[in-house]
Amino acid sequence: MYLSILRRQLYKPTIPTLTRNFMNEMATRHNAKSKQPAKWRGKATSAQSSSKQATKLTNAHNEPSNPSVGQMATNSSAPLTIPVSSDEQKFNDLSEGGLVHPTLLLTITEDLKFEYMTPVQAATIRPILSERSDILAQAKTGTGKTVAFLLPALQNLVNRKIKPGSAVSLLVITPTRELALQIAAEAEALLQRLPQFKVCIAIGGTKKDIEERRILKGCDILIGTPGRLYDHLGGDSSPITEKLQQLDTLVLDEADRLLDMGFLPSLKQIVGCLPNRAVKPRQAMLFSATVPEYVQKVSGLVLSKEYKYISTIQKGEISTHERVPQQLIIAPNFSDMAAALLGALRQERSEVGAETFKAIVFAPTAGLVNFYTEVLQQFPDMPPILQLHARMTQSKRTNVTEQYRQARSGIMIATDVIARGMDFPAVTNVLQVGIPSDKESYVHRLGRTARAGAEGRGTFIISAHETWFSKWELKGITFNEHPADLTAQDDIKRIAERMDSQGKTYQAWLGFYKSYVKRMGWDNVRLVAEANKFALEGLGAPEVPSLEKSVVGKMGLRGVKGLSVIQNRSRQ
Ligand SMILES: Nc1ncnc2c1ncn2[C@@H]1O[C@H](COP(=O)(O)OP(=O)(O)OP(=O)(O)O)[C@@H](O)[C@H]1O
Repeated sequence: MYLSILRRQLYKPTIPTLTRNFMNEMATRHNAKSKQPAKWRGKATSAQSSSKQATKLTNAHNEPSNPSVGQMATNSSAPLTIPVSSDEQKFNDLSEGGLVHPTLLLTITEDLKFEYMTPVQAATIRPILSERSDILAQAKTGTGKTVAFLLPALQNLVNRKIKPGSAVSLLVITPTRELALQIAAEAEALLQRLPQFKVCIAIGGTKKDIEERRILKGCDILIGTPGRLYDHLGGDSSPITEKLQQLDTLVLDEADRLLDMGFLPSLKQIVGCLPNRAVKPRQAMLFSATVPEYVQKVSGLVLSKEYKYISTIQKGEISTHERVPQQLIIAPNFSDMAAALLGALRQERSEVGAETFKAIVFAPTAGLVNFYTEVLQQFPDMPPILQLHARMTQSKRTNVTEQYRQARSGIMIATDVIARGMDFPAVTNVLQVGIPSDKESYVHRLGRTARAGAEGRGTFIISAHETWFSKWELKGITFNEHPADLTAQDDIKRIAERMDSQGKTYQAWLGFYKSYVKRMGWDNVRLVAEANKFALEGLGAPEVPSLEKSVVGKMGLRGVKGLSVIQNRSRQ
C-alpha cells in the first residue's frame, strides 16, 4: 500500500502537479505584481545604496563597468565591490548576442511574467554565460537565486548538440528533498516551451528502482539530495554514473550546508563519480544566502581555482532583510516557551490580520515540533496547524508541503527541513522557538518570509538561558525586545498533562540541548536538572520521565545524577 501511495503521490503526479500549481501560483503572483511598477520589487541592497564607496573600489581595482551588483572576487581574494543599477536590467537584454535562447526568454517574460532581473540574477547570469566562469554566489534569501542558476544552466543545455534525454547535462544537489522537488518544479516551469528536455529527481524516502528507471529512460536535468544521489551512483559500473559522464553543469544550492561536515563525505563520493574535469570540463556554481569562511576553504572540491565570488551582500553585513522587523521574546524558563509562543502567535495574528496570517514556527527537534503542534491545536482561536519534520513519511511530507503552499493562512510548525530554500507564497511571519543550530540557520529560517520583495515579520523566542545566542551569534541584528505573554500557561500545563508524548518530548529536549551544554555555561548535571524542571513544570509530567539505558549512553549522559534510567525495552 505504501508503494502505491508513493507511486500515486510522488512519482506520477508530484512533479507535474507541483509544476502546474507552481506555474499557476507564479502566474497569479506575477499578475498581482504587474499592477505594481514593473521592476524587481526587492528593496535596494546596501551594496546598491553604498554605490559611492563601491565606485571607488571599482576604479581602484580597475574592474570593467560590469552590469552586476555587489561584490565580486576572483578566487578567494578580498571581494571587490561593483556597483550597478540592476533594477534597470531586463531579461530581454539577455537576447543580445544570443546569450539566452529566445524561447527561454519568452517563458520567463510571458509565462512567468518576470520582466526585470533581481540583483543576484543581474550580477551572475552574464558572467556564467559569457565567461563560463565557475562561481560562488551569495545573495539574501528570497531574491531569485534559483532562476540565477537555472537559467544559465538551461541555456548551457540548449547550447549542447547532444540528443535530448541521452545524458544528464545538469546536476543540481540540494540538502533537502522538499527543496529538490521545488527546484525540479521550477526547472520544468522554465522548460515548458522546450518539453524535449526531461527533469528527474533523486531523493530519499522514495522507491529507488522507480527513480532509477525514470532517470535511465531519459534525463537531462537531475536534481537530488546527496545520500540518494550517491546510492544511485555507487561506483563506476552504475548505469546512472554512466549517464553522468557528459555532465556540463554542476550546481550546489545551499552550498554552505552541503559543504559542512554533515554532507561533505557524501558530496566527495558523488564528485568522485563525475567525469574528471581535466578530460571533460564542466561549469560549477555554488549558491547560498550565507557563505561562512569554511566554504571558501572546501570549495575546491567543486570549483576551479579561478572561480568568481559574487555577492550582493556587503562584507560584515548580516544576511537578513533590513525591512523585516525582528522581535526578541525572552521567556524566563524552558517550561514557559509554549505559552510564550501562543502569546506571540496571538499578538502577531492580530497585527497581521487573521485572514492573511500565514506563519512558520521553527522548533529544534521533531519531538518539540510535535509537542507545540499538539498544544496549539487545542486552542480554538488558532488557525489550522500543520507539522513537518524528517520523521514523517515522504508522501506525508510532500502532501503537507503542498497543502501549506496552497493555504492562504495557517501555521506550519517544522524543524529545519524547510529552513532553507523553500518558497512558500505569502508567509507573513516566521517564529523561532528555542535557539537554531547556528547563525546561518537563523538567517535561512527567517528568510521563509519577506520573499521577492514582500513584507514579513520575525519573532525569536528564547529562554533566559539562551540569551548568549542572540547576544553573540546574532550580534549586529537589531531586535525589538517584547515581554513574554504567558497568560495561557495554566491552560497549556493542563493540556500537556494529558499527553502521552511527555517522555518523547523530554528525550528530544535533552538530546538537543546536550550539544549546547558548554555554550550555556552548564555541566551535564545542570542539563539534567533543567530537563527535569521542563518535564515537571512545562510538560506536566507526574515524575521525571524514564530513559532507556542505551539512549542515555548514546547521549553521553551515563551516570549523571537526576536521570531515571530503565533497561532497554525489547523491540518487536
Ligand atoms: N526576476 C524576478 N522577478 C520577480 N520575481 C522573481 C524573479 N526571480 C525570482 N522571482 C521569485 O522570487 C521568489 C524567490 O526566489 P527564490 O526561491 O529563487 O529565492 P532564493 O534567493 O533562492 O531564496 P533562498 O535563499 O531562500 O533559497 C520566487 O517566488 C521566484 O519565483
